Amino acid sequence: VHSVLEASAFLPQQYRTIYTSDDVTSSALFMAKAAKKKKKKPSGGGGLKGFGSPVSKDSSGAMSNIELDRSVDALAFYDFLESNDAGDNLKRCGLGFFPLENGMKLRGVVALKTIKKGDVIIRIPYELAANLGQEGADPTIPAQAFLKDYCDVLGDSPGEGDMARKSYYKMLPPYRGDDCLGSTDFFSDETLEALQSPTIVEETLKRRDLTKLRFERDIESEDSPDFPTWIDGTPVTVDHLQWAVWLITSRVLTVQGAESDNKSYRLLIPFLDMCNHDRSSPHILTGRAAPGRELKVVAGATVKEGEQINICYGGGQAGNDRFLQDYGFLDTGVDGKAYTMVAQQLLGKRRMVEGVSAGKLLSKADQDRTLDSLRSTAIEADKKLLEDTDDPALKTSINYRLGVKQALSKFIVLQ
Ligand SMILES: C[S@@+](CC[C@H](N)C(=O)[O-])C[C@H]1O[C@@H](n2cnc3c(N)ncnc32)[C@H](O)[C@@H]1O
Repeated sequence: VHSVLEASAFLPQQYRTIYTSDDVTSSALFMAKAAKKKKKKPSGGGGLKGFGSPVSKDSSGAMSNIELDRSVDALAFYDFLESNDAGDNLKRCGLGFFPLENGMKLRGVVALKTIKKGDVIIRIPYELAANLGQEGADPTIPAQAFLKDYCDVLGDSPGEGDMARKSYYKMLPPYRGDDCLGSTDFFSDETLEALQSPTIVEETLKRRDLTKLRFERDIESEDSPDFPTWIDGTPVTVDHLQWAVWLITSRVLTVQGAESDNKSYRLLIPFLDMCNHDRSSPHILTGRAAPGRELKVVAGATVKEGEQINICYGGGQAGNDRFLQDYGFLDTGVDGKAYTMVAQQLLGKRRMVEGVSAGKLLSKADQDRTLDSLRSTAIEADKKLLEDTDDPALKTSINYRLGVKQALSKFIVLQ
C-alpha cells in the first residue's frame, strides 16, 4: 500500500513506518527559523554533555529556543550510546526540547552541526535495537514482549532482561505520562464519541479488548507465572499493557531482516525512535534487522545546525485517522494532507491503510454512517465548541472532526 524508497530496507507497515522521497523540502516543524546570518561558534561549556548554557549561539536566534536534554537520564543514555559503538551520533545530533504551538515542549532530535545531503545523520547498530519479533497486525504481541523486558530491566529484582538497555528504557515516555493521552486508546467514552467517527471508535474498542485478552492470557494467567511485577513491585495491570501497546504503535519500526531472510521484524531503535514526524521531511530511513548491520537516517537535504531531525511516519501514507489512533497527535502539515486523506477514504476514493478494512476501500455502509455522524454538527458550531473546551483530549477530538469536515468540503457539500 505504501510507497517506499527502493534503497530502504525498512518496510512500510502497520506500525510507525517510513518514508517516501516525494517531498524534498527541508522544513523542521517546530524549529525556530534558522537565521541567515553566519553564526559564531558556541561559547565555552556547550556540547551535549557540557554544563554551559545549552546551545545558545548568538543574537541571530538560531537554536535559542532549543534546550538540549542534559537530564541525568539523558546523560546516562548518551553514555549508553557511546559505550555501544554509537557515540559518533552525538557529534552530529542530540536530544532537545522543541516548542509546540500549544506552549508545550516536545522532545526530539536536534542537529548540532551542519550535515550535508547524503551524509548519515543517525546510525544505530542493530545490536542496540530491541527486536520484538516478527511483523504482524496485532500490536499486543510485541507490547507484551516489551513490557516483560521493561519490567525485568527497570524492576527491583531484575530477571532475564538486558540490563544494558536500562538507560534507554528510562528515556521512554513513562506510564501515565502526558504523551500517550492524545491517543484514542486513552480517550473517555465522551471524547471518543466526539470524534464523530464510528469506525475509529469501533477499532479503538477492539484494540482495548485485544489488550485485555492478551493481558488475561499471557500476563495474568497461571500459565505465565514468570511474568515480572511492575517496576515498583506491584502487579502488572492491563493499563500497563495498554501503555506498552501505545509505545509499540507510536515508536516501533518494521525493518526487513538480512537479504537471505525473508522476514521483517519490529524494532525499538534507541535514539532513532526519538525523531518526530514531519510529512515534508526529506530524510531517508534505511538499514536491516540483522547482526552487524545498522539502522540509519540519511540526510535527504542539507541539515543546518539547530534544525530538528524529523522523519515522515507511516510512509507518507497515513492520514489523521492513523495519527490519532497510533501516535496520539494530529498532523496538520503540508496543507492538511493528512485530513484530505481521511476525506478521500470517506468518499471511497482512497484505500484504508490499516484496521479491519486495510488495503480496501471503506465499505459504503461505513462511509455513510461516518458522514451522517459528521453531519450532526456544523463546522461553525465545532469551532465555537473548540473555543469553549479546555480538556486537551476533547480538543483533539473536535479538531479531528473539524479538520475532516473542512477537507470533505473540498469535495462535497457536507451539510
Ligand atoms: C517515535 S516518538 C518520537 C519521539 C518522542 N517525541 C519522544 O520524546 O520520545 C513518537 C511520538 O512523538 C510525538 N510526536 C512525534 N511527532 C510529533 C508531531 N509532529 N507533533 C506532536 N507530537 C509528535 C507523539 O507523542 C508520538 O507518539
